[in-house]
Amino acid sequence: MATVMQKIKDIEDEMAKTQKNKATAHHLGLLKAKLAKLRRDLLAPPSKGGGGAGEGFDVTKSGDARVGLVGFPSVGKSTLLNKLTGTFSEAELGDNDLCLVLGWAALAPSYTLTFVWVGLNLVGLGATTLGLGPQRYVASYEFTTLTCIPGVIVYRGAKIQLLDLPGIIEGAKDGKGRGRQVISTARTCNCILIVLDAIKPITHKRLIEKELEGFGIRLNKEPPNLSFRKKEKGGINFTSTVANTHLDLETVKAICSEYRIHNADVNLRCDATADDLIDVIEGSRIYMPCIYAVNKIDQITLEELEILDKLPHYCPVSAHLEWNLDGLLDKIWEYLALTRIYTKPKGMNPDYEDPVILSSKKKTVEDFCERIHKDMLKQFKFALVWGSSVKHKPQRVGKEHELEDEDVVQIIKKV
Ligand SMILES: Nc1nc2c(ncn2[C@@H]2O[C@H](COP(=O)(O)OP(=O)(O)OP(=O)(O)O)[C@@H](O)[C@H]2O)c(=O)[nH]1
Ligand SMILES: [K+]
Ligand SMILES: [Mg+2]
Repeated sequence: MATVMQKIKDIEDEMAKTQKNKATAHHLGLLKAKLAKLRRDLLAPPSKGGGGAGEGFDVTKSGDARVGLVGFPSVGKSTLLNKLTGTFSEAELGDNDLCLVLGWAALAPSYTLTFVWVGLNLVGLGATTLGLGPQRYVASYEFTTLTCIPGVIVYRGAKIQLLDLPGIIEGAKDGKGRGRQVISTARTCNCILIVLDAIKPITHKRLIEKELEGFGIRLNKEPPNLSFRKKEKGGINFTSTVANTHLDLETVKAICSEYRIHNADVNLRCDATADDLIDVIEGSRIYMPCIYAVNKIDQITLEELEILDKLPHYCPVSAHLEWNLDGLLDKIWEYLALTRIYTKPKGMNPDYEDPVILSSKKKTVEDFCERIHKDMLKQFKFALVWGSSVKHKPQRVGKEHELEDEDVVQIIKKV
């Protein structure tokens, strides 16, 4: 019987062979739906056995937000993380890495091979020092980071956890190697930093995006504005309130039939694609901001740098020479879109030192109260707010009120 990976490959091959036009649209839609289902199978934990696969690294979530560094081996993720956090740890192959290698071998016996391989490189490194095998030295940079390494930075009063994820391997979404684990952890982040090497071809970018997309992560994208409602009878009813250039009734029907859905109302409020519809039917998609940190810009020309600098979501840096690290941090801050709320105890000045950090999606007065104390809501009467979310200074608001960055809040309790 063909494995899931083989089935995925077969469908991808068929899609590549199929000409894109109106006549094939519904067939391509069907193939895309089949692909989405197979990928879901891959992500699901195995029915028996340890249950480790499909789960992320067990790193305690701490701080107000989590940023994951993803990228091919040796692009400089560890160097970047270390420079950002300012905590020194050996980014190149050294004693620390040996500990990691041992740790990994102990945790996952199936990776003993990796251990032996890296071990060989260690020997090779010795040989290099003796001038015996220069190519080994280059290889020793690969897969240096073998487990997920966290670091924390404090920026504008918010604690931001940075995760150095091990080098992503092409084909991770098809269940290959540690890449799966990398991507499962990536799903728990609030922002992804795709680290690219300025001298490597830009195809790396496409490959990583494909990996992340295959695991249901959508980068710099809003959830598609369309409604999908299953019903008891009446067939598939397809309407659109905007001009739609991608989907037609036949394609919508083909996709639905793949999910054994024969009765549903589908209404588009955006020019949605077949992929958008599949995302909504599948659910469990994660929409995440993403920054492309192009590292090693010390290796390229000024002309090349100017081109990179203009691309959307790009942030050129040199981790090694510490160029534009503050620019990157600013961009991370912008993309996390955190909301800082200063508390004001009655009759006292606001505490500007220690803001309560809310996310951009959960920032009502109620969310704020829940963060202060679990019983706060029970005692809540109203809140006084100063800042950009209100017209008056202060303004009396209820618990549904949405706060904005740098608002000052005083909670008035029931007596
Ligand atoms: N020229 C240059 N080299 C850099 C820069 N940043 C990192 N490097 C070098 O690139 C190599 C790999 O860096 P790492 O930080 O280990 O790369 P990584 O992405 O963590 O690699 P893996 O852990 O294998 O995934 C090291 O030799 C670094 O010194 C940079 O900004 N410029
Ligand atoms: K490395
Ligand atoms: Mg590393």
